[in-house]
Amino acid sequence: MTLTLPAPAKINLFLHITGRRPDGYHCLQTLFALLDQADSLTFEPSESLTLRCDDPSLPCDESNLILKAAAALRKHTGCTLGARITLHKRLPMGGGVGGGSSDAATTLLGLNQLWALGLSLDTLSEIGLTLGADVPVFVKGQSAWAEGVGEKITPVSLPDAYFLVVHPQIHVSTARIFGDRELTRDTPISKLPASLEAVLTRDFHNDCEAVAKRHFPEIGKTLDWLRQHAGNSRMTGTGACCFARLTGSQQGQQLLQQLPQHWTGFVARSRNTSPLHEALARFRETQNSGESAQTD
Ligand SMILES: C[C@@](CO)(OP(=O)(O)O)[C@H](O)COP(=O)(O)OP(=O)(O)OC[C@H]1O[C@@H](n2ccc(N)nc2=O)[C@H](O)[C@@H]1O
Ligand SMILES: Nc1ncnc2c1ncn2[C@@H]1O[C@H](COP(=O)(O)OP(=O)(O)O)[C@@H](O)[C@H]1O
Repeated sequence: MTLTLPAPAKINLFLHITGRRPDGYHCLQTLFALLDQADSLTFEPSESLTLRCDDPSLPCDESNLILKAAAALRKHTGCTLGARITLHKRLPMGGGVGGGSSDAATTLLGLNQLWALGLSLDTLSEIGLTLGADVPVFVKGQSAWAEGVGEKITPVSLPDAYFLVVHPQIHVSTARIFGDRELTRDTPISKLPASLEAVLTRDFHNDCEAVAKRHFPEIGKTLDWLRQHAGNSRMTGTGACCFARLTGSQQGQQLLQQLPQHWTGFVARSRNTSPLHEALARFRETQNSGESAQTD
């Protein structure tokens, strides 16, 4: 059995920091939009647990979130099965689009299927939270309003929208931004915004933007470029990627042509349900119809 599953990107449509917990972690309010742009992971049965990746800059050792997720799953269940995992890396790393966290979530769901563990999404989400604050939203698989450190998740239904996501080729460490003394940590608690249009107004913002721009002036240039060319712009997560809402995919393709050469970008559509969950449902349907064909 070979299982190929996507690990989609997210953008934080806004990100407010409302406080700090005694353990140093920050309390957030954020709106996660899942996107149709994704890494791809393949899982095959094997005696040992191995990872290969087509991007040589990403270590495939125990520091990789995919192997961390597999190890956490083995520890939780006592399972000793192996898997040959192959990662096709497409999402920018350290870019605020959650690629590493999404890879971890896809590994939890993929191995839960491959190893027939039968764990619920709630349990996989709890295991995921030990790997990173962003993992639960990818495990749950819905665009969502999130609070706490990102683990209090309420699914939302966002209107169909296209975004241009630009990566100014900078790698931002989440810990570095959260560790900055000048970070605003007292944004008042907000209610869930009424519409996507409201989210992109000044009432909602990304508290990490000012600090990220100071550490990396290129992020400020990216935000300015998007504002000039698309009329709106915001940073996702702790950066470095910035995005703009588009009128449609065609506008995005035109803007990609004009993008300064040292930046990369992609056009993506927001998805209320994760492409991971859709792919897994299709896989299970195929398995079930194969089994019923065998018993007929
Ligand atoms: C800020 C967000 C918003 O989506 O995005 P990214 O830019 O990283 O994608 C996330 O909550 C990030 O989640 P994640 O990337 O999983 O972070 P983690 O690995 O859990 O934490 C990395 C480090 O950031 C700090 N951290 C993280 C999350 C949080 N709510 N408060 C924190 O103070 C901690 O210092 C932690 O050691
Ligand atoms: N499978 C993985 N994919 C991407 N990054 C990973 C992975 N495993 C570990 N990492 C580490 O996690 C860091 C942050 O990853 P990523 O999720 O891409 O960024 P962000 O949290 O900014 O969205 C990377 O720079 C890398 O050092």
